[in-house]
Order: sequence, then structure tokens, then C-alpha cells
Amino acid sequence: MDTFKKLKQFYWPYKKYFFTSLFFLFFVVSITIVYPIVLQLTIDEVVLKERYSLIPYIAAGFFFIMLIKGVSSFFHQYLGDLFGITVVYKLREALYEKLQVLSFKYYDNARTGDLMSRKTTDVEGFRNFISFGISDLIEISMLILLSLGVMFYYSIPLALITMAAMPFLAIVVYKFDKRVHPAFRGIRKSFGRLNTRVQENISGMNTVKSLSKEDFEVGRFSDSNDNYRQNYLFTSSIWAKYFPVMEFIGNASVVLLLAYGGFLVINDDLTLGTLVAFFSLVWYIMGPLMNLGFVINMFSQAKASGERILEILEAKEDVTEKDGAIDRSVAGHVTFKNVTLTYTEDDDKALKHVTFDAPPGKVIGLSGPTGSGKTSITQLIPRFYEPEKGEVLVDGRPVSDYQLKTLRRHIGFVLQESFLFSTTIRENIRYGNPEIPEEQIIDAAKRAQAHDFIMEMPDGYDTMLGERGMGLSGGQKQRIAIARAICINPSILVLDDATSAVDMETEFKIQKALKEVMKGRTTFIIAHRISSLKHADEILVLEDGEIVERGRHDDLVHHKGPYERIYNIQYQDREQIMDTAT
Ligand SMILES: Nc1ncnc2c1ncn2[C@@H]1O[C@H](COP(=O)(O)OP(=O)(O)OP(=O)(O)O)[C@@H](O)[C@H]1O
Repeated sequence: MDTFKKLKQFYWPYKKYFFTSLFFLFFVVSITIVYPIVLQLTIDEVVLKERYSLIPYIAAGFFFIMLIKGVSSFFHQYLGDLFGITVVYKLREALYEKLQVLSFKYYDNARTGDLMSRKTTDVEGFRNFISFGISDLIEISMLILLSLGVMFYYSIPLALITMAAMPFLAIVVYKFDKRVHPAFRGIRKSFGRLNTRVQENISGMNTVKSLSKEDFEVGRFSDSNDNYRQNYLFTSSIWAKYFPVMEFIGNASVVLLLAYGGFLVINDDLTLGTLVAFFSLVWYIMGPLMNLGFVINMFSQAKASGERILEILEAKEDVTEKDGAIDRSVAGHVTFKNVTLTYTEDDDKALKHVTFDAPPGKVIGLSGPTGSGKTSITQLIPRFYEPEKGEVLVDGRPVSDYQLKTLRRHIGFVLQESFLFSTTIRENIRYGNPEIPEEQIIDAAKRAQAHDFIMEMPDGYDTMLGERGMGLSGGQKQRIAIARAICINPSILVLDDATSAVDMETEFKIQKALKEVMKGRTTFIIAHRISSLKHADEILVLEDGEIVERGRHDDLVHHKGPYERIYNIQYQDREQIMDTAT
């Protein structure tokens, strides 16, 4: 019940729909109980006593209560649905909002397919129970209690016979619940894994095809698919085992009822009408009791789903804002003081005692072998991650003093693989600043050397892009990303290997675009090519998370350190190429 208590904030505000639906349910159930009573009266008072003139009145009365039942059913059903749909609407929104604030650390370990299945299937599982499960449970209880009431009123001994089977049925239903709940958790988990497989496969289709791993992927999918099937079959086997037992107990009790009831009628201790009424009433008890399995099933699913939803809602937000965090414009002075970063506890340190100062407008180059910590430095400035030790300052204040939005609004990223959304080019350019006027979008595209190729497209700025920017070349995507960065007018700019994935001609165009964007902004350039770092005000050379060398290009090339080695390798290559060319 803890799960439902924790999710109370989502359903309690809409309790009026639920309780009004219950109010109408009361009519529906009460009228259902009236059927056998009408049957008993018709047999005992009309047929057996041959008072046929009463039949039209009974028929009219029956018609009238049917009408009430119909109207009540409508409101019960509609309000129940309204309750469920409203609750999951709010739940889905809360989940989505939470997914937006969860930190990078969370996403490092999360799997997209699994998150998707939590957001869709689990939320639906919860809705089913909220919409129908609870009211089914109440309907079942009311039906059983009212039927028992009427039975005891008619004949206590016969009612006791019916009751005799109930403890056995209750035991079986209880055992069933104990087994079916973990089985449903298994199904949910396995469905999450299946989703992850499919999602990763589709996103990584390029890699799969280029490495001819289709068969391997089909094999992996079959494993997950088989696991899902096994889990479902296991649950089905539990159903298949328990359901006939429940039905047998129900039927045994009906046999007892018919035998003992028939005996009472023969001895004139019970009217025929009452026995017929009893026969209907006993099914009003046994049917719902067996149905309890379905409702418990729904409850188990909802509980399992609720737990998985709560795992997201309660996930720790590693990066949070302070009370009174500041919102003011940023000049772009970045300082690192003795910063150490560890991503996960048992991992090596990704950064060790990193110290540097980048005054506004300066260009900092970050060089070093892959995995040396270049990207990590730039991820600490917008607080994507928190340092383990040391301080990261922007304009002299710790980054944690700023509102996250303020801080991130002032930092522009152009990554090696920039993400473009499947919408128009215009929407992609103004994504970070949707209010920006059209002239400024065009101006940004011109400065990013993107305007010309955009205008050559059939729909210009209205050209729709495919998923992840499909339809554009790597260099074109990059220039759209640069235009996007210009639109947010950041004080700090991070260019992470922004030109590594393109040919020389495109690189030249991008370099030209970047020069334009860098004007007046503190810029961090991560690059493997010396040519991209040459003009930096300071180059930091990293190795294993430590700064091993620093200075301007002209000094570093004579330093006899790692930078000179990289320079020599890149220049030797050039000389060799020049030699072969001449
Ligand atoms: N999100 C993460 N979770 C755990 N470890 C990480 C994460 N990101 C980076 N690392 C580790 O931190 C170290 C530094 O990585 P970083 O990406 O900063 O290197 P880099 O110099 O930018 O490399 P590259 O040139 O390949 O981009 C590496 O050992 C890497 O495996």
C-alpha cells in the first residue's frame, strides 16, 4: 500500500470524480440485487398464487429500475474513466518534468527503452487500476455483502451452506495473489529490457549495418523476446493452475446449495421462488469472488507499475539549485580551483587538481589524448556534473550560486555530433531562444556559413529534417548547431571537437563560422588538431585528468613536452604529404 500512499498527490485532488462514480455504482449494484428479489416475488406471489393481473405492474416497475440502472451505469463508467485519465495525465506530466531535471549522472545509467516503457505501459497499467480496478473491488465487495444480506434474510441455514465454501476460496485467492505479484514484476522488467533492445537497435542501425551485425542483433533480440515470452508463460501457468481450483470450489458450493435447497423446498421449509432467487444470488457471490483474481491481477500490475513509476519520481536529483540562487547576466570569467572529478565511486579520477583562469573573451585550448579529461572540464562549467573537490567559478562566484537556467543560458555548446530535432531548420536554429526575430535567425545562419546551403533547399528555413537531422551532411548539421549557439548569444562557448568529423573544405568553412561566433566570448576549444588550437590565449595539455603543460602555442612547440610531440607528428605528416606531392 506504500506505493499507493506515495502516489496519493496524483489521485487525491480528483477524488470527487471517484466518489461520484462510486455513488452511481451503489445504484447499479443495488438494482442488480433486486433482480432475484423480483424473480422470487413473481414466482411465489404471482405465478404460484395465479395473480396474473400483477404482471404488467411488475414489468413496468422492472422497466423503470432498468432505466435508473442504465443512467447510473453511464455516470459510473464515465466518471471512473475521467478519474483515471485525469490522474495519469498528471502523472505523465510529472514524469516528463522529472526526466527533464534528472542529472546527467542519472542518464549515464538509464536505458531509454526502459524509461519509455515506464512512461507508457506502466502508466497505462496504473490507469486501468485507478479507472476500474478500485471500483471493481468495491463493486465486488458490495455485491457479495448485499447478496449475503438478502440470502440470510431468506434462509439462514442455506446462506451458511453458501458461506461454507468462502474460506477455501479466500485461501486460494490469497495464494494466487502471493505468486502472481512477483510474476507480474518479472513481466514488466522483461518488457523494459525488450524495449531497450529495440530502441538501441533502431538508434544504432548505422553501426549494426556497417559492421554486418544484423544476425547478432536478431539473436540478442530473440533472447530478450524469449525472456519476455517465458515470463508471460510463467504467469499464465499460475493463472491456469489457480483458476480451475477457484471455479471448482465455486461449483461445489452451488451443488451443496441445490441439494440442501431442494431438500428444504420438498419439505416446504423454503418457497420455490426463494430457491430460484438463491440460485442467482449465489452466483452474485461466487462470480465476483472468482473475478477477484482478475482484480487482484490488476492490482498487482498497478502496484508493480506504481513502483517503477516511483523509481523515476523519487530518483535523486544530484544537481539542485540553492535557495536564493542568483539570476543575473554572466560576463564569462571561468575559474577552476584545484578541481577533482570522479564520475562513479569505484572509477579512477577523471580530473585531478585542475586549476586555471579564463578571463572574459579569452580562448582556452584543451589538448591531450582521448580520455584525458578535456570534455569533463567543459561539463563542469554548466554543472552537468559536480566536482568531488575544488571550486568551479563563473564571474568569481561558485557555479552552484547560479540558477541552473541562468548559468546554462550563458553557455553555448557545439559538439562533435550536434543533436538536431526532427522539425524545420528554423525551429532547430532557434531551439535555445524561441522568441528570437526572423532577421536574427537569418543573421545567425549567415554568420555560421549556413544561410547559403539552407536557401538552396526546396523549402529553405522551412525544410523538415528527419530524425537526428537526417537529410543533412555532417558539416551542414555542424553549421546549424553553430547558428543555434549564436542565437542564444552565450558568454561562454564550448567547441568540442567541432571540426573533427568533416573534410578540409568544410572545416575551413566551419572555422570561419566559429571565428565569427567566438568574438567577445570566453571560448573553450577541444581539438586534436593543432591548427584549431594555434590561436588560443592559453592551451592546457591534459594527461590522465591532470594538466601536464600549459601556455601559448609558440611557447609549447619548443617545450619538449607532449604538445611538441603532437605538433611534430602532425607537421611531419604534412611535410611527408608535401614531399610526395612535389
Ligand atoms: N559520464 C561518464 N561516466 C563515467 N565516466 C566518464 C563519463 N564521461 C567520461 N568518463 C571518463 O572520464 C575520463 C575523461 O573523459 P573525457 O570525456 O573528459 O575525455 P576526453 O579527453 O574529452 O576524451 P575524448 O578526446 O575521447 O573526447 C575517461 O576515462 C572517461 O572514460
